[in-house]
Amino acid sequence: MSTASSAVQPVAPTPGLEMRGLTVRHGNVAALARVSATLMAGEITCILGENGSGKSTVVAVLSGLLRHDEGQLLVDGQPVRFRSPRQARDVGIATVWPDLAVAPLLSVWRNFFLGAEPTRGVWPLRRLDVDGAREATVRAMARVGVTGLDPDQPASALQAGERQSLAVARALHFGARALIIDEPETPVTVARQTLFGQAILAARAQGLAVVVVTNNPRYAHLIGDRFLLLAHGHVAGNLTRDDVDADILTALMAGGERLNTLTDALTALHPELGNR
Ligand SMILES: Nc1ncnc2c1ncn2[C@@H]1O[C@H](COP(=O)(O)OP(=O)(O)OP(=O)(O)O)[C@@H](O)[C@H]1O
Repeated sequence: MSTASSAVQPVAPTPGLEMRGLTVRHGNVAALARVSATLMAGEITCILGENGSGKSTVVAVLSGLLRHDEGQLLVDGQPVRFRSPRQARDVGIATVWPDLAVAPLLSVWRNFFLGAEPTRGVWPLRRLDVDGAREATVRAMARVGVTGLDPDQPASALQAGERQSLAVARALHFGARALIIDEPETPVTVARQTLFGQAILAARAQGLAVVVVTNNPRYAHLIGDRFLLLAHGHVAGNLTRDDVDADILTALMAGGERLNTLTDALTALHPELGNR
């Protein structure tokens, strides 16, 4: 029998997704201008910035809704340029939108498997494995912290936080490598944020590259490992948890407008700064 130590070695984070000089234009407006950042597997990267700073554009590119004009997006080192959300999903990028829709009249397990239901037996006797689907749903939801769930209840009975947890549980079950979360701008209840936070931490623990777009620096500091600050489509800061405490992060966010004005004034005087 092997005597090798069974101690679990810490796994060094690997780059899950990488943006290299990513630029997206809408006519003359550069929604993103040469944005470079690595979104590590097994880490939570929070993207923060004022309204109009480019956060949604990053989400749109990563989730295949929008194609970048210049630069590269790399998934596990391979350049990709998605033509559709399906292509992003096919390489394992799952997105959780703030206004996440579920089919309210269908059961929770039906919503979990929607279009990908497990079957048993062989054709022509193949049929839906309802028990297996129910069990898998309950197991997957427990993995993200939702316990005591009745998989037969209609999805409309789920709380808002549980719906988002369902989306994260699905992503984990179907083998996503990256999870992109666009947080609602409107304040949510602590209970809802706690539930969703649990799901996000479960995804990190499973080694996914997790990206959270939020406008709440305190929440970001609570859950995040890295903080990508955007201002006017540029990277205004790329910090780790060791670099900043929650107060500094909040001050940086609050100073975002001032930073924007300063950036504009300085780049007007010194255009070469715009290339940084
Ligand atoms: N379809 C579009 N056509 C023209 N300009 C656009 C379009 N979408 C976004 N923009 C511009 O691109 C810039 C970045 O927008 P984006 O929505 O990514 O910012 P954001 O940080 O997500 O803002 P918010 O927090 O308000 O959602 C803004 O100046 C915005 O006005």
